[in-house]
Amino acid sequence: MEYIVETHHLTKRFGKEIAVNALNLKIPRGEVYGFLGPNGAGKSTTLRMLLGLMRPTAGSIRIFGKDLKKERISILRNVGSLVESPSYYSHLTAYENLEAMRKILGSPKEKIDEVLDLVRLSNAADKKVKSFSLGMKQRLGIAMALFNDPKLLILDEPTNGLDPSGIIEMRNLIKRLPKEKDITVLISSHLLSEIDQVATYVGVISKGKLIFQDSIKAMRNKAQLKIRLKVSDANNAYRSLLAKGIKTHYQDHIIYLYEQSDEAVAAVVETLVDEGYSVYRVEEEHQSLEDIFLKMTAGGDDR
Ligand SMILES: Nc1ncnc2c1ncn2[C@@H]1O[C@H](COP(=O)(O)OP(=O)(O)OP(=O)(O)O)[C@@H](O)[C@H]1O
Repeated sequence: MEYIVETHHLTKRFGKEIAVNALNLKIPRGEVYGFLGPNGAGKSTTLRMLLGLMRPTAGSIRIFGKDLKKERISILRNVGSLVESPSYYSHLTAYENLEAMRKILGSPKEKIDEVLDLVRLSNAADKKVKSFSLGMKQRLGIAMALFNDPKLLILDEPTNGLDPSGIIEMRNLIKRLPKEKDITVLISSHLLSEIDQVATYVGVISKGKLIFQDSIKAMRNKAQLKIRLKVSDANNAYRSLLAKGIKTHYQDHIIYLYEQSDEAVAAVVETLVDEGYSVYRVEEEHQSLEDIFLKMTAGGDDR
């Protein structure tokens, strides 16, 4: 797999406090990588180090396969970001703001229409930015970050403070970028629901440590369905099933089934009834992604 970002034992200390603790991030090309963690977990500090805005205490960062310490300028030329509120002139229009930027960068004029179209602001191009909603301002910030055709876009909590329609437009924009522009996106959030909607890959950080990193699919697989049975004399019922070669899990007078097809559940119930046990309840227990995330990050900020 080709990794756009790879960190090795990336660490940041502030005095005695370890804000980022030996992080090994691997961000595959073409993914929307959701960097998820509660407030204060170390997300912003990590993003700042990736953008060369803060020096790591220890560890290394490779972006596009190159060492950030050695090839900082050539790497950052291909990275776009929105880590704080975007800076723009609010008395100018969106077009004029981008034109000012174009002059500095020496890009062709067509670029302005292209990025405005990409962030769906073409219709508002001639409106003054001071009349923009927060969502429109954020999108203008992303248009600016995209001006240079970056290969990596880093966004720190881009939907914070947006209204529902602003959130939806931002999500759609983020999802389009890898497909339409071959841009790998790194987006941080403290909300699992936000990451769940846009990310294809997830890194979970808690108290400075990376505690999960895999595809969103793998994370969903962890959120598996369980079938629970409440039966009479549960402990003996569990043993009878085991004696018949049916493997289940027994805990607190409840039997949990491993096999969950309709046929498998029916076979277990039949066996139990044949053996003289009463089946009181057959229930599905769904562990949501939220449950999993909360369990992973439980314990508060007591690093
Ligand atoms: N410049 C700094 N000086 C001292 N401590 C800092 C500094 N920046 C961050 N920290 C501490 O490092 C830890 C991680 O902060 P960071 O801002 O990276 O977390 P975060 O996950 O981005 O959270 P949030 O979503 O609240 O911004 C926190 O305990 C914070 O207080």
